[in-house]
Amino acid sequence: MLEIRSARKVFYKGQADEKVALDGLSLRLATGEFGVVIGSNGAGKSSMLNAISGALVLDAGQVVINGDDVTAMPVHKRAMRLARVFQDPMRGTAASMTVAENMLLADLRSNKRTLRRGLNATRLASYKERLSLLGLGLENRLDTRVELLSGGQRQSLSLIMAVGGKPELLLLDEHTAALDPRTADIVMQATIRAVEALKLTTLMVTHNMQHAVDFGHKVVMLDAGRVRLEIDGKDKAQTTVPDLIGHFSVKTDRMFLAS
Ligand SMILES: Nc1ncnc2c1ncn2[C@@H]1O[C@H](COP(=O)(O)OP(=O)(O)OP(=O)(O)O)[C@@H](O)[C@H]1O
Repeated sequence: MLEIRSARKVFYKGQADEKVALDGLSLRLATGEFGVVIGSNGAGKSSMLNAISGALVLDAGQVVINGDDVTAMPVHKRAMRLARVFQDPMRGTAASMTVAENMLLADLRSNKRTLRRGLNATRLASYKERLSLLGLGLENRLDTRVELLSGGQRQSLSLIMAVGGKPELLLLDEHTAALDPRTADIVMQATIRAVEALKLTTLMVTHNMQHAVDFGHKVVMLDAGRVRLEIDGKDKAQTTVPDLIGHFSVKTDRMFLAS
């Protein structure tokens, strides 16, 4: 469960270029729920994810994960509880190492430091099983160097590595934005398979309105640092891409210059 309570963050406070990034933002995600966050450039999506991960210190408000107030918890401690996949497929994996070696790295990075290092048969079997969740055949390419994988396979590997430690919360930070449309769809399908199999509580930021319509239990639209709209249940099932686009506020050239 994730709760963001009245989060506020102002950059350059009191200066001419003051920017209110989060303006009393509140959001709740139940355990196992998949929320999709949309919003225009500058709406506060990255600031919100950074506040959840601890990379951004809030001026006011709280972040609560499974009942624990983590607002004052440093990034490295929070990292034990949550996983984040970024936009860049190159960021989450080591190119010159094999798929299996990358999985091992992720294993050792999470909470299994006391276990014996090395790729033993038990580990390899478990990696095969986890990779098969993606439905991309990566379980048969354990010895392939990651630099030989496609961007989509690599991003999907990042995802499965990130969720290996059974995080309480998965943050997807525009994780399909750098991929071509077909690959982005493949990665989204792989994401859904992994999220459902592992029953992960997930918050995904995207600019892809089709993905916002097709995936997740609810859509949350941010605007000027707060939640402007939440659509879930039957309403979400009936929402179309034009509906979502219609909720974006029209920015004039003057507003663009000021933002
Ligand atoms: N480190 C920073 N220093 C100064 N201003 C910042 C900083 N980070 C964000 N902002 C400002 O806070 C506001 C929210 O930015 P944020 O990056 O959270 O929006 P976003 O919704 O993620 O946008 P995008 O879709 O373009 O990534 C913007 O006005 C931005 O310029």
